[in-house]
Amino acid sequence: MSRVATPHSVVLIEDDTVLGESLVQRLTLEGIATFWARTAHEGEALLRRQRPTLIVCDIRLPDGNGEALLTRLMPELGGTPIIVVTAYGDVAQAVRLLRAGADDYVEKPFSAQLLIDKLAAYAGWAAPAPPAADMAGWSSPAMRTLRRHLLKLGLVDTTVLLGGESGAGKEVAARALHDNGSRAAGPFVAINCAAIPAELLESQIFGHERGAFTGAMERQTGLAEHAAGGTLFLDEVAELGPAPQAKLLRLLQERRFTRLGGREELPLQARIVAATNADLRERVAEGRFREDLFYRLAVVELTVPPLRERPEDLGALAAHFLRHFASAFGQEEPQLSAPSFDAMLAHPWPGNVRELRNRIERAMVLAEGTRLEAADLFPESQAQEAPPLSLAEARDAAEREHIRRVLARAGSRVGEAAQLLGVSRTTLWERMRRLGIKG
Ligand SMILES: Nc1ncnc2c1ncn2[C@@H]1O[C@H](COP(=O)(O)OP(=O)(O)OP(=O)(O)O)[C@@H](O)[C@H]1O
Repeated sequence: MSRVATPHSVVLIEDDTVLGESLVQRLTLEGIATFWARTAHEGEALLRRQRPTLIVCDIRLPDGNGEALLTRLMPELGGTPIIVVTAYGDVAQAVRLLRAGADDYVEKPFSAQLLIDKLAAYAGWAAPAPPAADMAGWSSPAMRTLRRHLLKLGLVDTTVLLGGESGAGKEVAARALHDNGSRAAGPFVAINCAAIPAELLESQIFGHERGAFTGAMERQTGLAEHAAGGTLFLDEVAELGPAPQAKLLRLLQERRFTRLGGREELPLQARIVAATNADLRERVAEGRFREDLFYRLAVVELTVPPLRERPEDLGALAAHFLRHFASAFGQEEPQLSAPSFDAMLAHPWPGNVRELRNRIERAMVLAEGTRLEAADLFPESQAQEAPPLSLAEARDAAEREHIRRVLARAGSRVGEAAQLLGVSRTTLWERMRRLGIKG
């Protein structure tokens, strides 16, 4: 049986420039694609983008420790072999990492040949697994910050409330929190509080005993029990009626619950994450949502920003969905024409990432060629007749839209908006003048 040679790649996380450069040079000469990150932060970004054949990671890095980075990322790395680089004589640390899941270690100094030999040994392993989470495009500053917060929160059990418009990716964020946290090995159980009739909701969450109500023929465990050791995600939590709100409050306060019709008190062993696209404070003010429950849920409140506020993510998200549907439909991955990307930049995306996903899916089903045109993505806007925006016009449109939103968020205070945008006040005034935005 003939073996087909597969191209190999290495992610090297190493801050020593001399060592890094010589390894990259030698590995590249061997035909091994080598991606070099000089800090833990860069390394994490690389590993979130690709799965190499082998990961080589130094333990001491300028912005943190490779051990913490690897331990956190290991659940997502799908068994990709990891070699850790330790200082000469620091075998204790190497042993700790081997126990935690690393596959091998090398002590500094080591030769490139040693690494090449090890790579050859590991290359026979199973094909690297794709990234676990079905997510993409978290590269904008806002989403990078969100990711950082989620990673930190993954290590504790604090209740988290995720806000943001419909389709922005709140459930995706909740999954990222779960998948990257200490409960990743446990279940992620999601329930959409708006989709289940009120009379069934309580029994769905808390379970019921036999005979608890007409039709309850058997005891049934609820989702709070199913999520033990993992995360219970309550989506659209604003839609809960008064009775389930009271029960949920008790669950959060006492971390105990009883099945419907039951007496036995059961401990809550799941972490609670809730999401809403409604303004919960407004609901509290209107008397439609319990204030005490709101504060219990919103111990940490995070917002998933709408897609129109993060145009930087559009390219990666679109590429992700093109790849996804090409594979699902068994067809070649189409290209996006330049005008279609311009049109995407100019579109306000009221349905957020879900709308982008739907538009790409529909366009891929209906488009004629292997290239998606603006008219395929936005058939309703007769885009084919409009002259395409130039790149500069598209950038201006996106910038204008973004500045307007940030200004609105800052209550029209230019100084505050400038700070949020990371530019000086003068630069913002100048940009506003050029783009015709009134202060
Ligand atoms: N970063 C992402 N990568 C890939 N798919 C994404 C991403 N963000 C969102 N999606 C997809 O967009 C759709 C909407 O995402 P999600 O369900 O997380 O949004 P939501 O904010 O929870 O929406 P709703 O408020 O309507 O429940 C889903 O199909 C999801 O898979």
